[in-house]
Amino acid sequence: MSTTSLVEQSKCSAAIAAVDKNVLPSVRVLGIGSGSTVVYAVQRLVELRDQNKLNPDLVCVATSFQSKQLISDAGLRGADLDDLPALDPEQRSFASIDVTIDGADEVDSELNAIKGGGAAHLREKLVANASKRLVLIADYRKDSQTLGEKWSSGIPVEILPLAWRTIKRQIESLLPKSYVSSTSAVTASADSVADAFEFKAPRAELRQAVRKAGPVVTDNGNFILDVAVGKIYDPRRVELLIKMIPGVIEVGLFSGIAKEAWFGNEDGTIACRTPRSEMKKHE
Ligand SMILES: O=C[C@H](O)[C@H](O)[C@H](O)COP(=O)(O)O
Repeated sequence: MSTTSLVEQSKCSAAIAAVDKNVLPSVRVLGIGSGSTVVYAVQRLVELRDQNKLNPDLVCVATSFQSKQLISDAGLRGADLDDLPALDPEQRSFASIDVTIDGADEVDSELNAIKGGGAAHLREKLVANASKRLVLIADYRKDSQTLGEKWSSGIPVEILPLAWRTIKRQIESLLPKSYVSSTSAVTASADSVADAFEFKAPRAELRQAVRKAGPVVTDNGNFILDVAVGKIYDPRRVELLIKMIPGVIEVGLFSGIAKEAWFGNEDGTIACRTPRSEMKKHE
């Protein structure tokens, strides 16, 4: 089998397994992620719907323009996040979505993830945050111990276009000493900032569009900086450090959110991981 079809096969088997395990008839509100792996998840939903195995009242919440198109092309019913009531208001929970199935660019051993390779991470994070369960699906190339080991394009960061050069400079000045002395609001010590990621100096590149002159413009009208920091030893701290910079809208680091990740392995098996479990193999 060629590498491309092996990768596609592994995306497909991870997506099918995750949908079968998580989208039970009790699920009434489902978040649909973005990217190429999610396409297989939606195909599986269509098969289950045609076999009457889905909740007849199921509604799907999109995370991007692409995801909205997938939902409507599949004939599934769409809903806007902000129109949904909380599922358990008596529990003081604000979650309005039962489960969200989404792809990832890289997932570490604790299920922290890099997302936004397709520039969709802002809405993906809104939907994931409003979900009782976030389930990630990915091929074997995305499975790593430490973020940054495999995904070398950097952390996608959605930013306000009018200040992109200033934000780029500030991200690139996340050198331990200069950061601490110039940003009084951040109390992290020089050592703790240095320990959060590998590089001494991050590099931020404005993402350029393909087949359109100029930068990528997101579904929300913003730009993307891809921030290379090397290995990410403390995803939560890196997420907060970047998010605190004025003009940063959302960081493509999902730390401590996902409840389960499914990977299609190179040998055709499927593996499921939860934050505190060893990988389980499924034939
Ligand atoms: O912005 C895009 C999303 O975060 C995707 O879920 C992520 O890039 C993974 O995409 P794919 O399934 O195409 O590898």
